[in-house]
Parts: sequence; structure tokens; C-alpha cells
Amino acid sequence: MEVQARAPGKIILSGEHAVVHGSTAVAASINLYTYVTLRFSTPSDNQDSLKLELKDEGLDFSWSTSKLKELFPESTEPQSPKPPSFSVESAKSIESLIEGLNIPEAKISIASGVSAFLWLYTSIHGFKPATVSFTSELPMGSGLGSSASFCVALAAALLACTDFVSLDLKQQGWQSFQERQLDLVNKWAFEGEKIIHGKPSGIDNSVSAYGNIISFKSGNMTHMKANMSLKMLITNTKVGRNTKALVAGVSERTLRHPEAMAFVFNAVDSISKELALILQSRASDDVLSVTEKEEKIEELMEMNQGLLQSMGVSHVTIETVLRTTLKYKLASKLTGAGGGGCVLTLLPTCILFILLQWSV
Ligand SMILES: Nc1ncnc2c1ncn2[C@@H]1O[C@H](COP(=O)(O)OP(=O)(O)O)[C@@H](O)[C@H]1O
Ligand SMILES: C[C@@](O)(CCOP(=O)(O)O)CC(=O)O
Ligand SMILES: [Mg+2]
Repeated sequence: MEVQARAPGKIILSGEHAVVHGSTAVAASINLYTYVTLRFSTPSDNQDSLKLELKDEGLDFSWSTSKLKELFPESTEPQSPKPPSFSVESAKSIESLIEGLNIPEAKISIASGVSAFLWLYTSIHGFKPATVSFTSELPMGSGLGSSASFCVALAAALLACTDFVSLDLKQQGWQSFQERQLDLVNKWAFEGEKIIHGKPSGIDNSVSAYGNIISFKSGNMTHMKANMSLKMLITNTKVGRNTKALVAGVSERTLRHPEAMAFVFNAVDSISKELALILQSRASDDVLSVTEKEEKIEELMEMNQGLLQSMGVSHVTIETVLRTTLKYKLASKLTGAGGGGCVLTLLPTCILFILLQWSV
């Protein structure tokens, strides 16, 4: 039996980092996906191992089921649908498995993804021999939530093959999970994100699991209904960085300057709340035109970017993109963890109109 699952990446419109410290953030899913294919071995395969294929990286890993049994003696098929906590023993076992892989230095950042894979797989399916393959349309480590989409897609494929999520696996084509099943996928994916990110807020896995646009605060998600469409240009600076290290850096700054950072996080909270209000306001009760709304959003993006700078997560390449877009009077902000990665630029309706005029 083969199961394929996919989960989208995301952009954070406002509130990254501050959301880890309890502020509101707004995020939307994007149509770039991570895909996973899961195939349990049959007796005729004669395969007594768990195989992981990371197609984009050209990396294949394999672990014998006897080795997994020895290292994860407590792993059996879960009795409860809820994820267990990541134990110190599991962390040590995974570390020893990763050390044995000899991952090339240039690709060492993949190790945290492989760790999350090993934990999710063994916690849900124990030592069952299988082959699991991944491909992704998302650039890794660029702020578009590849880590969360990796965890959500994997959790979805693994749970689809359990009694906790009863999908009709004989049916061909894509099937959508129900809200209750998504809740479960999201909980497991969050545990995977913890292994990759250290201290995630949960916004990335939530928007990847449920899609559309959400606001998020202190672990609670609100589905939003945006009543205006926004066109965002995404520029990838191609400067690699690691979310875990950037999140830890902001936490250290917060420890050094708790009062000042509390003001920064409060300001971000207000920005995200105002953005959510603008996006959700209905045409019938609007006093503002689309252009006026866009101008407000541009200002909020600029303020959010300034606050991200004060958290220490901008980068010279991000500043270059900001300066370049500003020449055309366009507002930009980093998205995701920053330190490189991607920048968002709002393309207002008037600009789109000018571009259309040019192209005819
Ligand atoms: N397709 C994938 N295969 C293996 N690991 C992945 C994959 N996608 C993401 N990851 C893991 O997530 C990490 C990137 O996550 P992160 O630093 O949070 O950046 P982002 O989530 O913005 O892409 C990678 O270094 C890797 O460990
Ligand atoms: C910085 C943060 O707000 C978002 C990180 O997103 P990404 O991994 O850079 O795509 C962290 C989090 O909310 O868990
Ligand atoms: Mg991430």
C-alpha cells in the first residue's frame, strides 16, 4: 500500500518571533508544497529496514528494524492518538542514529529534519519496515516554513495509516482530512517542529495543517476570512540560516533587556491585530477604499520590519531588498525567521494596474 500526502508552506504577514513570546501573528499558506510518499514493505519485498529518501538532496538513509528495536524499546504502535512527549532516551537514541549517518558537512542542517522523521515514524508505526520519500517545492531554511510542511505532510501520511484517522485508502486521488483529523495531524506535527526549531510558537504547523489565513496568539489559532486580496512578491535572498538559532538569539536578547523587548512584542501584537482587522473588514461596513487599506498595510509592514530589526533578525541582504523596493515606493518586510531567507513586498492594486497597462 502506498500513501502520498502533501502540506503547504506559508508566509508570515506580521508577527514572526514576537509570536514565540505571546504576541499575535498573521500567516497565510502558499501554493508550494512538501510531498511525502509512504510505502510499507510487503513480505515479497524482503526488506527488513526503514528507508528514508530525501530526493531533492540526493540523500538516502536506511536503518535495520533490529537496530531500531534495540534503540527504541518503548516504541510500539501508540495506544492513544495523542503524541507522547519527546523523552531524553529518544533524543539520545536519535542522536546516535544521526551520528552514524555521516551526513556531508554541507548538508548537515538536514540532521534535524531526519531526527524529526525518526521520532514521528517510530512513535506512530514502531519498527514496521517501509520506504518514505520526500520532495519539496519549498526552498529549505528560507522562512517559507519548509520544516512545518515537512512535519505536517509526514504526520498526515503516517496517521492516515492508523485507526485514529480512518481514511478510505482504497480511494484514488487526493482526500481532505476532517477538522478533527487535522487537529491530530497538527498536534503530531508540532512535536516534530519542536525537534527542528527548539521552541516553535506553533503558527507554522497550524497554517500548514489547516491552510488559508490564520491569526495566532499564545498557542491559539483563529481562522480568518480575508475580505480583500493581497498580492505579495516573495524575494529569496538565498542566504541560508537556521530558525532554531535565530529564535534562540531573540530569547537571549529578551533575557538581557526584558522591559525593552516587552514593548517591542507589544507593538508587534498591536500591528498584527490591526492587520487582521483590515483584512477582515467587509466592503459593506468599510469606510476605507482598497487603496487606503493597502497604504495602511504598507505602513504596518514597515513598522513590523523596524521592530524585527530591533530584535536583531534582519540581514544586509534583507536591507538591500528593502532599499531596492523602496525606490519603487513599495513596502517590504522579512518573513519567517529572517537572518537571510525571504522578503515580502506588497504589490498594491495600482502597481498591478500599471504593470497590466505595460503588458498590453
Ligand atoms: N524536505 C525536507 N527534507 C528533510 N528535512 C527538511 C525538509 N524540509 C525541511 N527540513 C528540515 O527543516 C530545516 C529548515 O527549517 P527552518 O530552519 O525552520 O527553515 P524553514 O522552515 O523556514 O524552511 C532543514 O534544515 C531540515 O532540517
Ligand atoms: C520565527 C518564527 O516566528 C517563524 C519561523 O518560520 P520559518 O521556520 O523561518 O519558516 C518561529 C515560530 O513562530 O515558531
Ligand atoms: Mg521552520
